[in-house]
Amino acid sequence: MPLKDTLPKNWPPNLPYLTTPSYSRSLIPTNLSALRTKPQDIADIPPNTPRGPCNLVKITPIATPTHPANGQSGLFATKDLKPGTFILRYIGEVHASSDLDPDPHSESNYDLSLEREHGIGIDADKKGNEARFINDYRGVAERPNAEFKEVWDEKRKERGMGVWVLPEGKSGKGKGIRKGEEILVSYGRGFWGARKNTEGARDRDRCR
Ligand SMILES: C[S@@+](CC[C@H](N)C(=O)[O-])C[C@H]1O[C@@H](n2cnc3c(N)ncnc32)[C@H](O)[C@@H]1O
Repeated sequence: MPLKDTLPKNWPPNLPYLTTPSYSRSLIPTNLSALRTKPQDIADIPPNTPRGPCNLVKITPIATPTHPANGQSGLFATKDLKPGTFILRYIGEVHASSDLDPDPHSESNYDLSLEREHGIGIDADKKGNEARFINDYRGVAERPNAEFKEVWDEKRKERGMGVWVLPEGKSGKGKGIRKGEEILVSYGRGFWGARKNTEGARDRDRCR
């Protein structure tokens, strides 16, 4: 784990900060080979991208009562960012789908799908980097200003997930991100649908 002064500001004290992904033991050789094979048409991480804290963003506690994640944190831009800019990688534990019951990642609010065919995901619940603090745009802004899009790490020869400023022309809306603005993606309806179902089931259980 990096020394304290190489951690991003506001990083939670007891959460391991990762500069490269950690690989779960659940990954079998076919998963590893899928992770180490570059798919066509995915962008490389820009070669000058530093490992460790990203100077384009800052983790910021949210203390705005009208913000739906009030009391939690969000990720904010420290500079103006042009449409299509690579911001940082989403780093966490890379894992395969699990036969365990319960699935150790099914309840995580930080688990992102990386590769569907083998069920590979990246879970930043228990360790990760600044990207784990990116909130969903719903209830915060009219639309997202960033997106998760796969990237290839040429140095490590591995697939990963990147956070990119929405490009110009994507839904005609990519205008870039201004300094001080919150970085917001769309988690997708599936994320919120799954939580609605879980909460609904919990409410039903409570009523029994
Ligand atoms: C990946 S985390 C985002 C970072 C989180 N705010 C934190 O401080 O750790 C996802 C969680 O953030 C919260 N969240 C993110 N976007 C939200 C939104 N638009 N409305 C309500 N809650 C949101 C929810 O609790 C969600 O489960």
